[in-house]
Amino acid sequence: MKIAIIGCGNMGMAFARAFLKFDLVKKEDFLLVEKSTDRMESLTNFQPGVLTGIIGPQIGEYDLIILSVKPQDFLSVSEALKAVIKPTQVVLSIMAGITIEIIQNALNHNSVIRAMPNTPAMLGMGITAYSASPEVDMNQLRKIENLINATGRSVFLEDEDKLNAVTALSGSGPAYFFYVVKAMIEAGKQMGFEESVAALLVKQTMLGSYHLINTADKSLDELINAVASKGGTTEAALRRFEAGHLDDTLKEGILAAQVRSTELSKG
Ligand SMILES: NC(=O)C1=CN([C@@H]2O[C@H](COP(=O)(O)OP(=O)(O)OC[C@H]3O[C@@H](n4cnc5c(N)ncnc54)[C@H](OP(=O)(O)O)[C@@H]3O)[C@@H](O)[C@H]2O)C=CC1
Ligand SMILES: O=C(O)[C@@H]1CCC=N1
Repeated sequence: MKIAIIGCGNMGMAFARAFLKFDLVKKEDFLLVEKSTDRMESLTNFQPGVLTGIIGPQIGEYDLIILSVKPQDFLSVSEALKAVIKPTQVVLSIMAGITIEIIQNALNHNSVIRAMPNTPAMLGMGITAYSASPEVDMNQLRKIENLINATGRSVFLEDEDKLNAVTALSGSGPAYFFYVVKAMIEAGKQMGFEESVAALLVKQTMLGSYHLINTADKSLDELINAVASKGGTTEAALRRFEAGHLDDTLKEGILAAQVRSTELSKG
């Protein structure tokens, strides 16, 4: 399969590298379109078939076009792409908020898949939810699913509207996790540890706890209770979290992300 990627930043290149790792695409079968001159320099190491700063007619030779620019850059991309895209090509967008309908109208093109991955895709440990326009046939959909699965796991959603919630939950999710980890490391430093020691204590705690969620035959409440001895230290911390409504704040943040994802579709 020949793939053109428009916007070769964090996510565009996470996808490209995952496809290469699983031999799904050859280096020479990539066309990379990137606006940033700094990024262009680093992309030469990737040795794609074509590396360019401009969306031109050669893009018509590629089976799949991945749109991985920021949502705010879609309008200018669509103006150039509309002039060169061919009806047989499939568009895969990972842009937050931009709906299939908006993409179809802007490009005057039917076959569009909208996906929402997350940054662990860089390690092949991402989760991507995706929806497709009815014009994408089963054969095309299966091929794209194979590509997406090179970046981790995937979920097909019949209801495209749910992608805004996915964006808020798992798309942005890694940042919430890093935020909590950072706060815990800061607390460790405040209690007198060097950053490296605090980071080791916290990161190994997160890793072990993640595996407990997946392997222990216990609910999250049971896992919490197994740590929180009556009258002990954990209880003291949890009481403080509850007084500050930390769980509500987290939920409200995630809902704000969903609202923002919906807003992005309105430009
Ligand atoms: N980061 C994440 O965790 C996730 C991001 N997404 C979505 O993926 C998309 C990309 O995000 P991310 O990879 O983080 O962003 P990046 O900023 O890392 O990458 C986007 C790249 O596209 C370039 N670009 C802008 N306009 C053009 C153009 N006209 N032609 C070619 N290249 C262009 C940008 O250049 P310049 O910097 O000069 O503008 C930049 O290098 C976004 O739409 C985002 O919503 C989805 C899931 C997770
Ligand atoms: O913050 C954003 O808008 C993008 C979408 C999901 C993660 N990053």
